[in-house]
Amino acid sequence: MILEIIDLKKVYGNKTVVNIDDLKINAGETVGLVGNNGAGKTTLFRIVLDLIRPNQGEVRSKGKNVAGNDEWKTYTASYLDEGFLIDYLTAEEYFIFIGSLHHFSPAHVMDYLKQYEEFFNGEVLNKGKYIRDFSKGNQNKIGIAAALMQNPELLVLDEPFANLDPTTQIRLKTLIRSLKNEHALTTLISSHDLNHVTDVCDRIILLEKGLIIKDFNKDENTLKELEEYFSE
Ligand SMILES: Nc1ncnc2c1ncn2[C@@H]1O[C@H](COP(=O)(O)OP(=O)(O)OP(=O)(O)O)[C@@H](O)[C@H]1O
Repeated sequence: MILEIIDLKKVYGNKTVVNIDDLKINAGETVGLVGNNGAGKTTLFRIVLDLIRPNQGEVRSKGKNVAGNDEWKTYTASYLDEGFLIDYLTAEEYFIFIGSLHHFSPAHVMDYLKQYEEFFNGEVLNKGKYIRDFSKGNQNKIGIAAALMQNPELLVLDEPFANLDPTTQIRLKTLIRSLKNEHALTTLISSHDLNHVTDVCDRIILLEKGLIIKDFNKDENTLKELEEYFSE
């Protein structure tokens, strides 16, 4: 088990937006978090990454509370939104900066990025362009690639398929699958795209008003069940 969420509550005003008694994520799982707008997905991810603190309970990563402990940062990478990027850097400068946090040399980073040529589809590297000037989709590609570059054991992605073109959506699924198979990567993905999330994940958690309504392993009926749930 890599993550354990215990008795977790996050309250804004008089609204409880995350309310999870007990959730365990095993190493190597690809877990999809689905739920309508405002269900609490992003808030949960932000608590998992200690970007916001819960009112009650805790998230344990490899048995240790993420709040007030830095160990999880050595094996966790994430891309939630453009706030994770640095607008005034070029894509290369950003990758080199993130790499430097992990003691990768600029040459190592540039070499590493070669494998993402297909993922970037010729639109990211050698453009001499600042991150702020990239399209939202290309910014997402930069953020996701920078997260993967850190060789994480745990990857957290908020709506990774949004804003990506269909070709890149498919490439991202292939990447996630191969990292799971080759490196036992654990991935948490929130998504409104039921097709992609059921395709790439082996476990689906359905969140509504901060509560886990369903938590199930994917089988051939999952997509249909989710579509039925959301069409009610
Ligand atoms: N800083 C905040 N202050 C007050 N309310 C907040 C704050 N952040 C989130 N909320 C509220 O918490 C609830 C959960 O929001 P959250 O962004 O986690 O949902 P979500 O499932 O990620 O939604 P979406 O699918 O739209 O991204 C919403 O009702 C939102 O308005």
